[in-house]
Amino acid sequence: MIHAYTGDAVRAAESPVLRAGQGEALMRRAAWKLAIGVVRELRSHGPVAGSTVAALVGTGNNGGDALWALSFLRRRGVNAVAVPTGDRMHEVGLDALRRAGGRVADRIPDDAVLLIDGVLGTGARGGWEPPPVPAGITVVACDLPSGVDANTGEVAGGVILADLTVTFGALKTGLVVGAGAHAAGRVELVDIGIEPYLGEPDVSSLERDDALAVFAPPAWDDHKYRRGVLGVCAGSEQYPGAAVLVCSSALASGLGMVQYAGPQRAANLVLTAHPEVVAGSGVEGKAQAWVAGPGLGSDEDAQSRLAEVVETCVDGALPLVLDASALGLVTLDQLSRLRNAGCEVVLTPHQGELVKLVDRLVPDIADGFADLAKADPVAAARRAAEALAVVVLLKGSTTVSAAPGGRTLVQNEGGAELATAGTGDCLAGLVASALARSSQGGSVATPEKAAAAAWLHGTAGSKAASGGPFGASSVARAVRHTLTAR
Ligand SMILES: NC(=O)C1=CN([C@@H]2O[C@H](COP(=O)(O)OP(=O)(O)OC[C@H]3O[C@@H](n4cnc5c(N)ncnc54)[C@H](O)[C@@H]3O)[C@@H](O)[C@H]2O)[C@@H](O)CC1
Repeated sequence: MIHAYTGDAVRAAESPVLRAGQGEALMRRAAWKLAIGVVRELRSHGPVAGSTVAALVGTGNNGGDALWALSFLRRRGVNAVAVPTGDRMHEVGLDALRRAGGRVADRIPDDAVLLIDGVLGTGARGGWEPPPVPAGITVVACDLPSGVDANTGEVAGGVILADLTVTFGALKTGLVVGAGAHAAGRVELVDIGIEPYLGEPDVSSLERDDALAVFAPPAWDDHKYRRGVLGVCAGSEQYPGAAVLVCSSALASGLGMVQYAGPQRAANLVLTAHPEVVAGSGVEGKAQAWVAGPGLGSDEDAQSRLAEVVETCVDGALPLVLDASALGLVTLDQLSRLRNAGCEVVLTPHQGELVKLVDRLVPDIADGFADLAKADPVAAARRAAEALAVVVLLKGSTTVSAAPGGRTLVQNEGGAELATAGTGDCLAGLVASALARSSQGGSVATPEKAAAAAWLHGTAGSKAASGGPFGASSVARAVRHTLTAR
């Protein structure tokens, strides 16, 4: 499990060290680790001594780190050049650079092979426009890429895209969410001694082993009911394919049984693809969790199918995933009945669906919510989870799993190749599978189960993409290969 903290929290953790008069020592420690990262990058491309490294140097301590790092690099024979972006630079850092034999220039030298981005760090406020950066130059960001909001990952103006970000003391939330995560490139976290002062993380991310534990192989004495039985209420006469995709991904994730409830045409397609599915028009059966929504449509039939699943879950206190069409149909009354019955409920909207859902069900928080969802998906998912008192898995370039009370996980596996019709259906099947598998007394919390499904979906997507462009059926297939490569 990886943990990240807001920029504000990291600054707060720094203050006891600053109060103890250790500010310069902290900066030198950070800069030394930054210089080591730069040397490693230089070595991977060519010689260190004799190469030219420039740093864009801002007016604050981020610039101070960059100046100290240049001074250390100068001592390794690097031609170290500071390029100020404001009207002043960190004095002690500048003095260190000058004493080491580095220089100041008003532009990035033509022979620079690497650029340190030391303009803005956790003290950045609001949007910013970067100066031109030479094409093809390796960029190492100091603490975080300039232009990224350390608290949210929002890029409100321009940004300098980094190949590597060397970040100090703790991962910042802005490095693991959205545009910030994209801008950061590879992220290296270095210890500078403020860790004891960090409180609870802002967000966490599951790593491979955490996610695979949720989709663990069967125990030697498991039988099909103990491995999990999932009920699927998806697909319609108009959109039958969604039913196949949900069932495919759920089966590929290793359940004991998948039960399908839906119209004949969709059931026939499901059975043709997967004869092992138990298909019928009703919801009676042994399902231990349900997923409802993909390809359901919005007519009366869809409403009554959803209502039937909700009642089944309420009666049996079963977990329920609501996706796609179900997000436009579910009522506040249904959600509250599910909660009162003790059901685990996960909603899986993308940004547009979440905005509509909030507009429809919790108009009190709808004002400005669309802008919030765009700028700060973590805050938007949290607010919706709190207001609806269910887990919200907000899908996007970063997928956010937020629980009422604030527990939040973010997953960045997979890329834009997953933005293709039907992948959401696969994800819904995986989330529901995670709930069905562990409904037999597993100790993993609901937001972690949803995040594990997002990990599996994203990782399978990357695997599928390695063979070229693909449709959602390939994701379902790649789920199996992701799980076999344990
Ligand atoms: N938090 C920590 O534990 C440590 C922090 N250090 C460094 O200190 C940084 C934070 O330093 P600061 O607090 O000085 O903040 P920054 O250096 O991030 O930025 C502050 C400066 O940038 C200007 N500025 C802010 N927003 C701007 C915008 N949108 N456009 C143009 N200028 C803008 C401010 O006027 C101020 O001069 C961290 O990111 C890190 O690099 C390290 O030295 C070591 C330890």
